[in-house]
Amino acid sequence: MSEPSFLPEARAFRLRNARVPAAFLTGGVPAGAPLDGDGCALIDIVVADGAFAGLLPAGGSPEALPAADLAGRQVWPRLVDAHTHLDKGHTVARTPNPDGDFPGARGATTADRTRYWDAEDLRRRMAFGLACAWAHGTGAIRTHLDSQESAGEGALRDQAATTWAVFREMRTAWAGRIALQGVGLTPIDAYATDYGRRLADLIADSDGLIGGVTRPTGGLHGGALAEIDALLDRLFDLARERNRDVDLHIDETGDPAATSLDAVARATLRHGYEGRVTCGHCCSLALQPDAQAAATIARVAQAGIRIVTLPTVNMYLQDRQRGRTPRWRGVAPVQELMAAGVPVAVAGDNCRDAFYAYGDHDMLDTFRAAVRILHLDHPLAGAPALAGPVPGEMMGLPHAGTIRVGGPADLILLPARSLNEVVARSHAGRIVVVAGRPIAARLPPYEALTGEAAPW
Ligand SMILES: Nc1ccnc(=O)[nH]1
Repeated sequence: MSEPSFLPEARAFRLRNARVPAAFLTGGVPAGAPLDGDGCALIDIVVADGAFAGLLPAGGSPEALPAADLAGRQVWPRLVDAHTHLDKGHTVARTPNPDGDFPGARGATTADRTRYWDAEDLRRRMAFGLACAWAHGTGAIRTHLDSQESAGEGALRDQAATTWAVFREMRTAWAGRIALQGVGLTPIDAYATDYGRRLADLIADSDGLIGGVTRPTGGLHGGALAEIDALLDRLFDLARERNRDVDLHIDETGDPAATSLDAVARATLRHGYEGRVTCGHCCSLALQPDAQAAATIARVAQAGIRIVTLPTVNMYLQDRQRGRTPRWRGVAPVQELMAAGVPVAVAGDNCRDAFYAYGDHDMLDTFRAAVRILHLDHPLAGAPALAGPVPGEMMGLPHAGTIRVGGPADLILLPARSLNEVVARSHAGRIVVVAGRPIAARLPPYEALTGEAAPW
């Protein structure tokens, strides 16, 4: 990630012969630009004052401007990670998940949160995660923030206040580098209580989104349909009163009886909240009978709900039993959702915590894994949309995850010519460009988490 000698220092310059997936060119592929078999256009990019000033077919940019010739290498926008948990990150060493499954993750997280999560601990781990994301070339992140009421003397209320205060501090500190959004995460039952109303106020005061985890309606976890409808009504009322969008954790289980996605779609329509709701996970949808899943997907499309799939974490947590090889990848039926016109984004979710032991806040890595896990290939042409323009639109950020005239010249320059070469390698040698300049940042060493000196 060193400064490339070939990027001109001028106020205005050209990147010649850049190969850009058409999925990122949301203002349209420049007329006359040749497209390869994977839907990538060969173009010249004009940058002026840190923004995209022109996109032209290769060879069409003004000769007078200084230029760097990318010789047909891939140029991507900075990517968008629309579902993360920065507050939990990098806790795996001190509080491991004993079984690697979902109940183990919840138990270990509660233990870790109760024991360690003061402002300083949150600040150190969140800053580390953001520094990783920055160096890898992520331009926008939405993070869920554990906000449930804690047991004991006001402790729960204090946790949410502490966490959201650190989040607001981080959002200010990183403004101009990474756009941050926060979502409250609590069992949705909380919104029926006095605590829930105070939490909704805290979220609104922090310019965040109302969120939570719906309980599966029946099956493993019990709970009646009428009850979830009433709880969702309460949640949507609180959101509407505060003019907040909604982002929920939905049906993250292999139990096909978990059908809260359909309940959320019905609630969205009931409350006129079309276009303002995002649902993450939706794993059980993949295991329901085809006709039932199709009916739910149709209602999700009608309600203008966006779906976020978290393939690395779902594959890790779902269908896990000690001594038995998993038979299911754990993911939502993404191809069927997209075929019905539902916007689907891919995101990283957890990073080195009880819900997922691995990860590095690298959206390019998440994208590459998503291609493999979800079969987003043959052809690859549509896949980049899930990591750029779709989550950017989901976050309400008009230019994030796109290369279009007027947007900030934020790019990832990849030592790869085709989409196959992008997906095949991990690309430690990428160059991240922000506002037209390469950033010098390197990945933070793990020693930064513990305050030790790095040997090199
Ligand atoms: N997959 C997840 C569910 C709930 N909380 C998390 O942090 N992650």
